[in-house]
Amino acid sequence: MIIGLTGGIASGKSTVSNILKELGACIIDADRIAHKILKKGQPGWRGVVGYFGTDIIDDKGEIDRKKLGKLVFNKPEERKKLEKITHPIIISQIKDEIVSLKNKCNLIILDAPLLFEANLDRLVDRVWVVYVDRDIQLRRLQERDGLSREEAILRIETQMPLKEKARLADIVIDNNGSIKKLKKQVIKHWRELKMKRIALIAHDEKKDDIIEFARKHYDLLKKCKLIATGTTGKMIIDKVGLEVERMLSGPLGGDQMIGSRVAQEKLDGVIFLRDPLTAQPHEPDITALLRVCDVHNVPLATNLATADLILHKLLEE
Ligand SMILES: O=C(CO)COP(=O)(O)O
Repeated sequence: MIIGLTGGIASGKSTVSNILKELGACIIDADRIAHKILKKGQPGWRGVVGYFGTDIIDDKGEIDRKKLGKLVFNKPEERKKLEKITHPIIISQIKDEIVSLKNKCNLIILDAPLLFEANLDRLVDRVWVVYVDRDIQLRRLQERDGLSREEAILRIETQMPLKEKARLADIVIDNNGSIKKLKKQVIKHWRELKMKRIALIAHDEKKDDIIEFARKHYDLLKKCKLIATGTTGKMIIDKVGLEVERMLSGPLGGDQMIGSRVAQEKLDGVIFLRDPLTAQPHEPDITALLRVCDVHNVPLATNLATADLILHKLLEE
């Protein structure tokens, strides 16, 4: 899974990225790549010097970022031109890093200030936005970069509004409080991300079996994020005491709701104790759920023996 991590200027994205690094996350830093491609001899260097001219290079042949900054600051057309040259190169290098990291990391964080602006959100499965209220952002930016209020406002206003980014996020990390509060949220989201997400479903004739299964594997299931169709979920909560997110009951669309999670690749496994001897009114929904698991290569158990195997294998990883 790839998480896109973004925020606004001085919203605390780098702090979150560092916390994630300490937690052992594999991180791709888009800023580092953006700097690297502008080094002398790199493809970005050639494109940028080709367009903006040799006046922007210093005596060592490197691009003087301050000079380049002045040429594009407050000049939307020139900024667009710069982005048109650099973004495709940055995106292609990010894709290369994703490919090489995918072998060793289950979870990859793409740390990118311009995740939305550069359409990098297309490369990720989820988006985390580090959010602060505007007055706090302003104060922190002024303090951090020694800017006047007006200068800080100008910088903030060149970016996509942070509120808009938060609206598009799957997870919003609130950085209006202390660093301790920030760390607590990041650790919580990181732990949740590492939890296996499993759906539990059982037809009426199999309800006793699923309860028995949940009791037997209580300790393992407690480490997972569970979802279930309505009645199955209620029984697991009441009789076993596990935390379960309940969908609608199967005949009312619950199987389809779980199928939608599978299609969005938000589930690691489906345990569906089907009753093969009784006709169900919502047979098309059941078939659709089984099919979508195959489409997305999601482990699916339809009997107790396979359920045991899948659960142990998933938690072994
Ligand atoms: O019908 C089901 C699956 O097809 C299960 O639904 P309930 O858990 O609501 O009984």
